[in-house]
Amino acid sequence: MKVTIVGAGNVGATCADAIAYRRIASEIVLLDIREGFAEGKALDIMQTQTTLGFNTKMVGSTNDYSKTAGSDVVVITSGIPRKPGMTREELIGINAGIVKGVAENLLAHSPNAIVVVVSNPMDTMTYLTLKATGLPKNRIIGMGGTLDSSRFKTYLSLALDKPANDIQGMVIGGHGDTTMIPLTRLASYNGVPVSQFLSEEELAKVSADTMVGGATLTALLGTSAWYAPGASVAFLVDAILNDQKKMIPCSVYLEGEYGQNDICIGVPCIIGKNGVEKIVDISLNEDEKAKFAKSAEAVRGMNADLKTILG
Ligand SMILES: NC(=O)C1=CN([C@@H]2O[C@H](COP(=O)(O)OP(=O)(O)OC[C@H]3O[C@@H](n4cnc5c(N)ncnc54)[C@H](O)[C@@H]3O)[C@@H](O)[C@H]2O)C=CC1
Ligand SMILES: O=C([O-])CC(=O)C(=O)O
Repeated sequence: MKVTIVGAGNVGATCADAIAYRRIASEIVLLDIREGFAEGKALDIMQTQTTLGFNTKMVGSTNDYSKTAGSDVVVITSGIPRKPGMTREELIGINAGIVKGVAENLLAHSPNAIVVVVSNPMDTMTYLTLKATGLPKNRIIGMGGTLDSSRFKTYLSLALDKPANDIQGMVIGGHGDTTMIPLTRLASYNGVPVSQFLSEEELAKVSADTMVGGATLTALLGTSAWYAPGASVAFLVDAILNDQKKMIPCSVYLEGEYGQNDICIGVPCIIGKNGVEKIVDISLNEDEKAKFAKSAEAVRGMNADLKTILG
């Protein structure tokens, strides 16, 4: 199975490394516009093969899309990341043009690929990719909920002082500092609701920390995160290529689900070899419904800006 990752920067190279090391794909192409950069990253990862014990074929490419031909999954990480004090939404002006061009080039060479969109603002970039390529909605997946949920579970594990892998939980809604919705009501510690162990105040803090999880890392690092984002992309690509039918919150095109239409936003999905195999329409309580509607309104506002930016 062949995976192409466009953007060999922090997130692109980290997810290439994770996909290679975990033997999720047999071939990985890294593509970037920076001369020689993707080739360098591919060569560096290739040189971990004998010490880490994998045989994935690694290819680097400076903007030559012919090398990406026949990919089963393509991942778009190209574009600028935010700096401390910025929101993801502020990246739209530069990233929209980059993502549109990249998506069109990718599909010209891999017409059957499933597309994973990572570049921010991710929900709007996912919507743009869907509209620009005209691909069926099951083949366009925005990655944000995997990462936000892993941060949610991490903060819950810290609050509970229990192993993160004993925690279940999901974040839905937009992938933004104010739009994501950690579902604290449904989170559990080995099946026991976390509300049995944590106070309302503690849960509110976990929720708030999760929502600004990306901003916290950006302030600490000077640019946005890459280890957890890269691992989250690898997790999603694994679910697709190995037809795992995992339930993963992803930004996908809604046609009536959760009361929304003509928008890409995070909801629980069954992910397998066809991409989005099913959208799971779980029943939300009134508070969660109101938060989801507000989140969708914000994402829809960003989508409207695309017309001005791209003409
Ligand atoms: N959805 C999510 O959960 C996450 C999204 N992100 C987003 O992912 C994007 C990438 O972040 P980083 O890897 O940290 O940035 P980075 O700056 O390290 O890497 C971006 C790469 O894209 C390349 N690039 C720019 N235009 C291109 C084009 N037209 N074709 C090919 N390559 C191109 C650049 O040369 C650069 O190497 C950002 O927009 C960031 O906000 C980052 C983390 C998580
Ligand atoms: O925070 C950012 O800008 C990058 C991102 O989406 C994340 O790490 O969640």
